[in-house]
Amino acid sequence: MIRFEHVTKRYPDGTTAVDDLSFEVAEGELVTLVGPSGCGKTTTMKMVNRLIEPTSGRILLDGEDIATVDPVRLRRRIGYVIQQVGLFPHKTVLDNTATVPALLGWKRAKARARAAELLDLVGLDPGTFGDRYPEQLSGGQRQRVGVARALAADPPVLLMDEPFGAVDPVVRERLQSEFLRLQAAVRKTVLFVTHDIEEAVRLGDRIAVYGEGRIEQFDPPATVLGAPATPYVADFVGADRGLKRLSVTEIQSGDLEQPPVVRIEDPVAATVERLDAEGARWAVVLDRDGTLHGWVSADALRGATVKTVGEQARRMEAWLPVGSNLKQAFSVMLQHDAGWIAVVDGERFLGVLTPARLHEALRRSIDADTEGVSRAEVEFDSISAI
Ligand SMILES: Nc1ncnc2c1ncn2[C@@H]1O[C@H](COP(=O)(O)OP(=O)(O)OP(=O)(O)O)[C@@H](O)[C@H]1O
Repeated sequence: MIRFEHVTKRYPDGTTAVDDLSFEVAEGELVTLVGPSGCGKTTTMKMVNRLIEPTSGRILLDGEDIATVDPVRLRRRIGYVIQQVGLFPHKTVLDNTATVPALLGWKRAKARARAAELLDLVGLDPGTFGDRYPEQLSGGQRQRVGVARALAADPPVLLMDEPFGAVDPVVRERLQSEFLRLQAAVRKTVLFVTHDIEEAVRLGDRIAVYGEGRIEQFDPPATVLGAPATPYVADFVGADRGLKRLSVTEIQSGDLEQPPVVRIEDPVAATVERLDAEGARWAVVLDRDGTLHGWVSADALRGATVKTVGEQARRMEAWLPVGSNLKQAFSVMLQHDAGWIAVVDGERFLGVLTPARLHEALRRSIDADTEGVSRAEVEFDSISAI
């Protein structure tokens, strides 16, 4: 969709901002450009909508060399979101959002209807916010209007230059989550500039890690964190990359432990016998329809005067759907002070994740990336196995 071919940008004062850059962004892909200040991220981005012209090399959009396309026409295909948002202070939120459709000559009613739809999409009720002026919004709300405005003419490509850089960390996280949800729905081809590696990891399908004017590594987040291509990248992603990696490593069914499973209607006496025979101290309890109900300890059953397991079982709040990431799992464990969490696939109980299994899953995924094999193929010794 977007293709850089040996692109170099040298400014008149001799600064080489971008040096022989070649990479490709697929349709519907979100690529984050991350790196320290002055490494050429913004220059890269501005060459795509021709706010800056390359010194040499070509940039293709959908196979077409953008140097041959009229810049104004080109920009209609490209939404642009910047940190300072750049909303018109004298226009209402609705009119700001309708700017590009209005420029494109849409009828006013149609442009405003589209704007209202987009405000809704970015989580701003058009009835409440549509008639306000930018100064009557919070920083986070202004950023959302910026995103809505960029999407108004439904461009296939979005360029986003530190769009969430000016808001506090809590709002920033919320905007990131909202943007991920939005992107899952609209599937634009996105170049997203940030100097924050956490943001790059969270949002990017792939990350381009910039050194000075060059890309040092161009890979999915898990690979950048697990197998940094150069010492520079390792240094940039930081010593705590194992922690960051938690958020990009999914729970897979192979990571789970299989404790004994009983049903709420099972008789207590037989269940105690079974757990004793298996040497198990507790079991997962399922409802009659097979959905997760909770858990029960063998000791509690032993002392129980009730007839069925269900009467003694405790509810299980600590659970997650399969495919959630290890950071979420760790967070749920801490939140519920739980020694393990249940993992479900829709209604179906799949197994439990313990801290030891979580650690193992993390190590497996790091080794898998380093060795270029799948996670299931990784074998290692662990202290718990000794
Ligand atoms: N108009 C210009 N003339 C000369 N040098 C420039 C010009 N614009 C940018 N540069 C230089 O080009 C290099 C890359 O700048 P660019 O803005 O692309 O970096 P960046 O990675 O986006 O940085 P930041 O994160 O600080 O925005 C820097 O050294 C910068 O000083």
